[in-house]
Amino acid sequence: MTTAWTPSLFGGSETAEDPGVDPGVVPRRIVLDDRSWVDLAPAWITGADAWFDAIVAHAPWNQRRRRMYDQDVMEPRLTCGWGIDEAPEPMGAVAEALTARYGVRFDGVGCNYYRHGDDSVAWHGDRVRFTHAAPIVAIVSLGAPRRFGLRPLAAGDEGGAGARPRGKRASTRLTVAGGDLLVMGGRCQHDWQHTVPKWPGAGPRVSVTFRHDDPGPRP
Ligand SMILES: O=C(O)CCC(=O)C(=O)O
Ligand SMILES: [Fe+2]
Repeated sequence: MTTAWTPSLFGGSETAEDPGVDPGVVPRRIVLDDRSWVDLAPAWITGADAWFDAIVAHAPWNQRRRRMYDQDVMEPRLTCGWGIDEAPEPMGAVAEALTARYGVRFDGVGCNYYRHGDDSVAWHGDRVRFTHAAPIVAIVSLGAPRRFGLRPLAAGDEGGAGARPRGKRASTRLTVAGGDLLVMGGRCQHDWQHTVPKWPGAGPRVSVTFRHDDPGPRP
């Protein structure tokens, strides 16, 4: 957390273009299998471009590194995150709108900055699967469109790096654009994996991901 970015994105000079949620946009559910689903709400965020510009300019981006095959490699994207109470607006307001729909308190925000088409995130299930049987992961896209892939895992495997896909035919490829909301629910983090693949020529994109610690109602 840096002190350069106050909780108000625009330093108090809010205008009619302040980013927020369009309450008239209702997510459409894509049923992946009998336990997993994805909700999509195109243009759920109003003022998405202003939010994108502010977040790119002011968020405290980190370059994370990780060990892979005994080598120290840089993640092909920048990241940052907050607890919901420290997150700059409109993240608190967006989290509240998500809580109203999904019934869990979103208490953590993590952002990914894909600077160009060579940035990506590999196939994975989110770590929230270790603590939740049916976590809700909500992702707001800002900036340029990118592909978002989902693939089912072989029966008995769970989201981690060594998990085997259930077969190519069953995979789903979506496109997410600036202002869109994508929500993964049910067993998506356990039985499925997701990715944002490289896309040559793509413009910069930020994803704002909302996660919850609170297990919420039992499925
Ligand atoms: O950028 C995205 O849409 C996906 C990000 C993601 O999968 C993650 O942060 O775990
Ligand atoms: Fe993820």
